Amino acid sequence: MVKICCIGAGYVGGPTMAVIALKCPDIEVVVVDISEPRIAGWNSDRLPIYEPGLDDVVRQCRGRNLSFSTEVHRHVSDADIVFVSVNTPTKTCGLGAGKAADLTYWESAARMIADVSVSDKIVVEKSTVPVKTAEAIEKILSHNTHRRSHGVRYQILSNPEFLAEGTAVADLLSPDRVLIGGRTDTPAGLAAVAALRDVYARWVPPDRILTTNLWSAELSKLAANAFLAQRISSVNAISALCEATGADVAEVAHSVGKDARIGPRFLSASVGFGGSCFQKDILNLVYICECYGLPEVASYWREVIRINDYQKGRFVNRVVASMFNTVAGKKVAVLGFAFKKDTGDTRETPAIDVCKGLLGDKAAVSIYDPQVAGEQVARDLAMNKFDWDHPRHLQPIIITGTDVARQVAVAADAYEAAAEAHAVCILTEWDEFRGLDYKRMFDAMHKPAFIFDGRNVVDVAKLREIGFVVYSIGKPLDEWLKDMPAVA
Ligand SMILES: NC(=O)c1ccc[n+]([C@@H]2O[C@H](COP(=O)([O-])OP(=O)(O)OC[C@H]3O[C@@H](n4cnc5c(N)ncnc54)[C@H](O)[C@@H]3O)[C@@H](O)[C@H]2O)c1
Ligand SMILES: O=c1ccn([C@@H]2O[C@H](COP(=O)(O)OP(=O)(O)O[C@H]3O[C@H](CO)[C@@H](O)[C@H](O)[C@H]3O)[C@@H](O)[C@H]2O)c(=O)[nH]1
Repeated sequence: MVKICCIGAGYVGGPTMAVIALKCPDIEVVVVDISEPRIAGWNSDRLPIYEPGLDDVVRQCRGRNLSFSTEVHRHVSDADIVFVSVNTPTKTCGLGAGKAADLTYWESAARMIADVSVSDKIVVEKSTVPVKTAEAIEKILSHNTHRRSHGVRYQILSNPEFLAEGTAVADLLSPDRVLIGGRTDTPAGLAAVAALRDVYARWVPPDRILTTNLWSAELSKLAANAFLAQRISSVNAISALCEATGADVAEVAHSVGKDARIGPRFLSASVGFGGSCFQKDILNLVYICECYGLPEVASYWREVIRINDYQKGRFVNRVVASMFNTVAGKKVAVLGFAFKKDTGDTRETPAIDVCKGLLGDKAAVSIYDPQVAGEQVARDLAMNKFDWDHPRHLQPIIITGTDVARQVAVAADAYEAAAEAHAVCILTEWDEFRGLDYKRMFDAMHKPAFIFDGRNVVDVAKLREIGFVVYSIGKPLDEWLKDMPAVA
């Protein structure tokens, strides 16, 4: 029986391995992690991450051919194929700070594999890593001097993950493509690629399994995320121009996307993209370009992040400027804190920057999100940039009782958040926000009552009829807002 071990039981390791176990009942899959609470969560009825359909997949396989464990060494030693899906944060100090990937966790996993292995292994890069990481990993593994591991041979493969959160299970069951990079110029490399391809071939059609050299696979992951994020920054840049001209960004995006060469997806204007990947991966790409002496290419991609920051700042400025240039002491309801719908994940969510902007202007913020707990909101608002991307037990402890903690409340539902508020900001496109009783909210709010829709989920005309002053990203401006000072 082939044995697979995955190091890292996170948003990628957990769902990916659960689907492999589901589709390959003859393969034993163990997911290991240094975090005891995370593993306990995977072994409980309340999984540590929220993903539609995931409970069901885990329930079918756990105890059959899928298990979760903190016995990292034993399971790595036993495995034929070792996936590495650990954190790859952005460096916060030293060389490349603020851009380069911090490979501390990757390196320690690689050293551990070298220390405990007594049989040949295929080591699979699942984490998103800089181009040429496989070369560094090969060096670590082949320079291992542990006597016990003498003669063990390794093949490194790059098998980046393209799942999106909120649709992880569906994406894994029916991926656009599976990418496997390896040493395709050597028989051992080709055999390793074939072994991994055989795993995916149980459910992925052959024409969707792509094999490339290692560096193409590593770079394709960064490039794919950069392209996706670039589309959002492009439509967000146009949204600012729409507001200035009276065009409607939804109509523009629809017309643009009808061109088959452009396509309709990933053209929804928003308060900005978030999530654990886009910003981090683009910064990583920027750093690699700089290292290879390509400053023009680096600045081209950096602009995608600049527009994203501009979009978040522009939103906060709209809120404050519309409300007589001050939100001090005013209750502002924030609906949605996750970085997108159908996930409880808040990593790099635009809501953090928007809330920090409002808090900076001394608003009293009341947050409601169907999947994000108050404790997570407090952690996020207290954490420094990039600190979120470390294993939870290594993240800085929050200090409670600060000014920020006093200015923020977490509500049980949208109506509680909006009661006595001056404004409502919609920051995540949860389906339930489309069907809220906005008249009920309006009646319980101070007047003039404002709605700032950062996800274009509300029916602007209907809300204006109720009496709201409405701002919706990239939509023709409310009469009220037209007189407000320009926002940048
Ligand atoms: N989240 C996504 O949607 C997504 C998609 C594609 C790729 N990625 C990439 O996949 C990687 C993992 O992302 P994630 O979102 O799953 O992160 P995560 O933080 O949810 O999970 C990483 C896990 O690795 C564990 N870990 C760290 N070092 C370890 C070690 N030495 N031994 C054992 N366990 C260790 C941590 O405790 C944590 O549970 C990152 O490189 C990320 O960029 C993420
Ligand atoms: O038209 C759009 C589409 C998305 N977003 C926002 O962009 C962010 C990212 O969304 P999405 O890409 O759907 O989710 P992620 O889970 O971050 O997935 C991205 O990042 C993953 C990690 O690398 C990749 O595996 C996926 O392929 C890639 O889509 C979210 O804040 C979305 O709200 C928009 O603002 N407008």
